[in-house]
Amino acid sequence: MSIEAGTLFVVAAPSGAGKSTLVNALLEREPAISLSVSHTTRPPRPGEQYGRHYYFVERAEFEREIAEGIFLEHAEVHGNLYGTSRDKVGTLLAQGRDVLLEIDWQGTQQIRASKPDCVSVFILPPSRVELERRLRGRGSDAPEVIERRLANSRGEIAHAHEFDYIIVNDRFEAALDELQAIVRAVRLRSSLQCRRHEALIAELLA
Ligand SMILES: Nc1ncnc2c1ncn2[C@@H]1O[C@H](COP(=O)(O)OP(=O)(O)OP(=O)(O)O)[C@@H](O)[C@H]1O
Ligand SMILES: Nc1nc2c(ncn2[C@@H]2O[C@H](COP(=O)(O)O)[C@@H](O)[C@H]2O)c(=O)[nH]1
Repeated sequence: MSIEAGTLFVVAAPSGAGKSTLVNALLEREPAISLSVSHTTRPPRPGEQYGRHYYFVERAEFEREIAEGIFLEHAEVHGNLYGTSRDKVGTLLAQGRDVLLEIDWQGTQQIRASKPDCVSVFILPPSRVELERRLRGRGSDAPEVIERRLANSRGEIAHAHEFDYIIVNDRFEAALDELQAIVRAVRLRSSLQCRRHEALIAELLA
């Protein structure tokens, strides 16, 4: 590991809880964080761009990439395959950049196994009624896709306690403040910061 290694943040949530909206707002406040762009076999939604929202690939290509070992983690979620490129994340962390992954609980378990220093956050909706309202209100998915995601949400929420932090995304600005507070607190105890403090303490004690 590089001496200047950055922090790996992982954010997960049931579909529709507001994870992407929160993460995008966080990146505006904290532009030094790099968002990892995942690979997926899900078809693009209207307006989604290759390389910006996802690397959209066919299932056969994704399976070839799994066999080649290019993924740091990968999982099947709501009937589609999703994965995080090992090289891109590794290079950014080694350069001292903080990296954020927006992935599901299965991927988070894999990341935790290989990178135990990662900081994981689970976003909860304030209620099931509100989760459904957000999923339908987003207008991005077919009714049967929404039904499937709502049904899967129970199994996803059952893993919330495995995460370092849980945020309830009820009032958006309050949830965003909490997410930013986590990032800032983690940075204050980063290895780089600790070395600076050690140097100052040594100087003050000399
Ligand atoms: N606190 C909030 N209050 C009301 N609406 C919200 C709030 N947070 C997000 N939303 C809205 O809820 C919808 C779903 O949000 P978003 O797309 O960010 O969910 P997601 O968790 O990333 O879902 P997916 O996993 O499917 O990508 C969006 O229309 C978003 O504007
Ligand atoms: N394990 C992974 N899960 C991922 C990754 N990228 C996204 N996701 C999760 O999939 C669902 C659905 O996303 P959507 O864009 O189709 O709405 C959501 O929970 C994402 O967090 C990944 O690389 N690995």
